[in-house]
Amino acid sequence: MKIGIIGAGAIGMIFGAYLAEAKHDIVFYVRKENENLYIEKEPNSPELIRCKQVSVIESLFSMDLIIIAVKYHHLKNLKSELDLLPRHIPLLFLQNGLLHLSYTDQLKQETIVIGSVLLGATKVNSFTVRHLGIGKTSVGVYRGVWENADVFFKSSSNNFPLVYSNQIKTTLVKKALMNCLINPLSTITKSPNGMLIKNESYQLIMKNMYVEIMNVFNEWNELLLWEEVVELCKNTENNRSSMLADFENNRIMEIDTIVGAILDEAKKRNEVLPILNTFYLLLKEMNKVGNRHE
Ligand SMILES: NC(=O)C1=CN([C@@H]2O[C@H](COP(=O)(O)OP(=O)(O)OC[C@H]3O[C@@H](n4cnc5c(N)ncnc54)[C@H](OP(=O)(O)O)[C@@H]3O)[C@@H](O)[C@H]2O)C=CC1
Ligand SMILES: CC(C)(CO)C(=O)C(=O)O
Repeated sequence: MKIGIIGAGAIGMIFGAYLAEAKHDIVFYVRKENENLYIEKEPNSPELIRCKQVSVIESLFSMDLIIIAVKYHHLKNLKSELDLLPRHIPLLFLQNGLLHLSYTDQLKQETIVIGSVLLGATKVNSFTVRHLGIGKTSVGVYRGVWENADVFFKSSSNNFPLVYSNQIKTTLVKKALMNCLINPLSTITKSPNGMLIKNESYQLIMKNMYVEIMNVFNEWNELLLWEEVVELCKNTENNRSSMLADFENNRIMEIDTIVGAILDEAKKRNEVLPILNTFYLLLKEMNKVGNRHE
């Protein structure tokens, strides 16, 4: 398949690297081209990613699939470019959080596919991504018909597992709940994900938050087990969450689409989630510090 990837950030580059290994033709749409792009599956052993880079959106008009791997808050500026893309090209969105679902409702493309990513990845410099934790990506159709789905899923491998989800909205809410437990705490304590279960106090805070959330969203008691949260921290133990990476790189954090969206769901049930709300307020203040950029 010819696969375009908008955004050569941590997740875009991981997808590009493994999809290129699976023999797809990869074209990154970037704001600034680099000479080459690399993936480190092991620290300090960069491997070249076989791909092209372009910065004219028309170069993606002949793609079979376009993956949108930017942050949620980048999407508003990307709207005019997405509007130029042919209607028949399926778009695959990989954002954490929930608000991008309603964003896709404004797009003209016939097929919208959503992915929920459980791997860990961090950019070590502008042209190298480090894969820091293997985890599956669940992908499902949000609207339309995805003709090439079987070819895409054949790219799955042990290091880059891809699974089909026929309930992608539920999968996305589950991931947003996990991100509410991991990302704010990792950001405020400036810890890699593994520390959240190694440090007893952090683990207790995360467990209290889990109980608080489950008391409000009772139907999730069986859908999101505490053990799954612990497992995600273990699988991505050396990764710094995407929120912490944003904070440390002086970028705007994805607070509203992850934490805000879950607090809003609780509000609809006349509930407050005091611990999560406290993290939300702290993060909002942290987002104002310094000269943060998108
Ligand atoms: N990192 C992780 O471990 C995980 C991240 N996620 C989610 O994946 C999504 C992407 O996160 P992540 O990869 O970490 O983020 P990054 O900040 O590493 O990457 C975002 C990329 O988008 C690019 N971008 C923004 N706007 C445009 C544009 N208009 N045109 C072209 N490129 C653009 C940025 O380019 P530039 O370099 O020019 O700024 C940047 O390279 C987020 O929603 C995140 O929550 C999910 C699971 C794990
Ligand atoms: C999977 C996990 C928790 C990896 O750190 C993530 O989604 C993120 O960092 O945003």
